[in-house]
Amino acid sequence: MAKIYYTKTDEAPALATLSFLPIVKSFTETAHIAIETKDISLASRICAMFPEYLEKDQQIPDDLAILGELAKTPEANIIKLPNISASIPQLKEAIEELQKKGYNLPNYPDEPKTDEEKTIKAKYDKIKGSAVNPVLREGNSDRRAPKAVKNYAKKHPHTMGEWSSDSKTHVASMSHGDFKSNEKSLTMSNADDIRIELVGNNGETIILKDKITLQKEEVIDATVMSKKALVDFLTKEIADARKEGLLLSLHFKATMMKVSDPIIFGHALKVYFADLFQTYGETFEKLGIDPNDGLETLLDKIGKLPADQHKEIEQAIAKNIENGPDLAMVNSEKGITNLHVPSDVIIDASMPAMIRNSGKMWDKNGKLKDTKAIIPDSSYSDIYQATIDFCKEHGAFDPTTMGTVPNVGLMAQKAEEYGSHDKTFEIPKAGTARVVSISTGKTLMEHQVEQGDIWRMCQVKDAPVQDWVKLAVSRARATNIPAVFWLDKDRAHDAELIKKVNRYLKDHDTDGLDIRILSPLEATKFTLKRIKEGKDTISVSGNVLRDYLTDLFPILEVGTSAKMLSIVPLMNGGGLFETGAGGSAPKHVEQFLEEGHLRWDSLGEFLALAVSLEFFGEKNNNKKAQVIADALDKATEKFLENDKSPSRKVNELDTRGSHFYLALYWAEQLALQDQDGDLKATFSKVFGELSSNEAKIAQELIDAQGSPVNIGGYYLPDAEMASNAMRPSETLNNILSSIS
Ligand SMILES: NC(=O)C1=CN([C@@H]2O[C@H](COP(=O)(O)OP(=O)(O)OC[C@H]3O[C@@H](n4cnc5c(N)ncnc54)[C@H](OP(=O)(O)O)[C@@H]3O)[C@@H](O)[C@H]2O)C=CC1
Ligand SMILES: O=C(O)CCC(=O)C(=O)O
Ligand SMILES: [Mg+2]
Repeated sequence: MAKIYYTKTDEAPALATLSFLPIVKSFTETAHIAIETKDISLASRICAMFPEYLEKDQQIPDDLAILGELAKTPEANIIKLPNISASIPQLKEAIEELQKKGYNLPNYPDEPKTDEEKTIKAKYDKIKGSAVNPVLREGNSDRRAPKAVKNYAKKHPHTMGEWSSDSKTHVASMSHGDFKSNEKSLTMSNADDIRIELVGNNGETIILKDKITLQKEEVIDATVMSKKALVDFLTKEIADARKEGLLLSLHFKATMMKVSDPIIFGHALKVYFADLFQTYGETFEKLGIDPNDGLETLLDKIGKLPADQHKEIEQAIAKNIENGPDLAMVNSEKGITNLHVPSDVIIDASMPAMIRNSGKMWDKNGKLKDTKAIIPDSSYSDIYQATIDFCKEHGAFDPTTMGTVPNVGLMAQKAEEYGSHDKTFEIPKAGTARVVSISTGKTLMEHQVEQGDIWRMCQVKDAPVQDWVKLAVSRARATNIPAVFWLDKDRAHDAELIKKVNRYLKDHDTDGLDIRILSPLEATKFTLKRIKEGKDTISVSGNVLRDYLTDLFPILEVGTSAKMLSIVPLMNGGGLFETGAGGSAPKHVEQFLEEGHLRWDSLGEFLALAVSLEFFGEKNNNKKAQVIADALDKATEKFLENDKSPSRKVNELDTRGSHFYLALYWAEQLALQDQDGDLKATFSKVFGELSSNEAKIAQELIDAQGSPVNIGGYYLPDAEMASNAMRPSETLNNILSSIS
């Protein structure tokens, strides 16, 4: 039977689902739409990987693998909520919580010695970082702010920090030796198998990857970041931040770039704490401290030392921080710096948040301060510098007048950098890293490398590129707004893509459309100028810029990327509907546990559900599904008009209250419509009950706030406790369960 698959994930979105999904189910059952939940939370992904360590009743199926297969079929209809992309510290926390709950899972072996440990580590490494999205994203991405959302922002603009022309905030990137400057690229003229090897200067060859099967017309590229150039760059910039009195902030994507970026982060930590590592390097090594895991893990591990030594090192750390430039803070109250956890500052969200905040970040005293934003690789960093320059010249953007920038992103089949982690290596010794054709023995690309350099290869297949060009043209046609391919002819990889774009554009009717190819820097300038004039521009970008731009523009335009419509038309005909373009907002869980108020905005979920229902209706010829989808769209518009999004403050409407209002308006629209008599009859009654109890339900949902909440866990909350916490209105629950 056809179904809609709804994902259960982590943190704030998972909590929100506990309140929203019961509403969805009771509404959609009336139209014979089956909704099945698939659990892809971090805790469940861990358990699914280690059945042999678990009791029978703890073993669970690998729902992610099941969904991954489903995504390749025309029947797929998946609603995907944001999930945790776990850093090593998060992964370890989750394992520990599960172990405490009686799951006999193995520890994460930092330095595996036995074969068993190596297998365990390999399994955990598959769960680490961004491990869900690449499996499900069998299509390219179409993200945009719906008209109703844009209109809402115009009517109720979010706050925007003012910009001053003498702001000292800037982006610092490497000028040589980085991934951008060393990139080589080519398009395969035939299908072939290749291997990646390192020929040491001593003549010994190490096979880094024994075989990768490439398709005809696949674009591959290889590049390297020099450790020496990176360390020199970090040393210089950290000193400069101190000299200029700027905050030091680092912006990476340690989640999606799960091999390279933690290493880069580790170098930043070592350079910032150079004196500390100089003095205590050996002690740290003995304690098994990996700088790539961040300062928090380091602080934890030195706790194992005898008290006097522990104190001495803590003092040395404090002194080092005192002497260094001030660090940008993730949480000033709790003393959590930018260097604590590699996954705490994620560039797609952190740079736009900074730009929205007058180009400032928080210092240790909770004060906003100009910052040096370190983005080591220069491939994409100039888009942020250009945006900063624009704000310095023109002031902050105005949400009440600014245009919009939808994105069409190349993403399918692990495209480009975000699919590179199985081909990324920290080079063990000096030599030549090369990509070799197995059939001919010919070297396709090679780099001279030093020990510690980070070398990587990326791939993008031809079919996804063709699909991406098609999607771009169809969005340009549907909206009649200019579409810009953000590609740089002077970058090796982009030059290959430009050839393809020019070729595949000819397959479509582009008559009358404004389609251009501009370098990311030129595209930023072009787009920002238009945005300021209230004009819209489609960005058509590769995978990394898809990620960056779909936080940057939404955060400036509508305050958060949670309000985005985010569709992935799957290449084999199915649909993946992502709920917004942001993450799992751990800060929101913290607030919920402390004061019983959840401020997670589910708007992205409402939008995704409506398109999923519409898709379901079309695929299964289910007219009721279409009626329910139309009603949901209208309800969402009214929801926005009446401003029923969660407030940030306790004892005001929160996520749960916002869900109630959505249900109220949804029922109202179903009662008002005339296409389906059964639905009209059912929901006239439901609407009557919900509206006559509005004040009572709203009060019950406020009464549930104001004190700490216990949900029995973080990564694996107790199902009943969490559900009770998220469904505190008995009146609402009774009305929902009476719908049939
Ligand atoms: N698709 C996916 O699965 C994605 C997953 N992630 C993962 O999410 C985690 C957190 O990432 P992070 O970079 O902090 O990004 P988030 O998007 O989770 O959070 C950044 C900030 O954006 C605001 N925000 C985001 N979503 C909402 C929402 N629905 N309602 C209201 N405000 C919202 C919040 O700001 P405020 O403080 O103002 O409330 C939040 O603190 C990581 O594990 C990351 O890997 C990240 C991106 C996408
Ligand atoms: O998969 C992830 O870790 C994050 C995804 C993301 O940020 C995005 O797709 O915009
Ligand atoms: Mg993103």
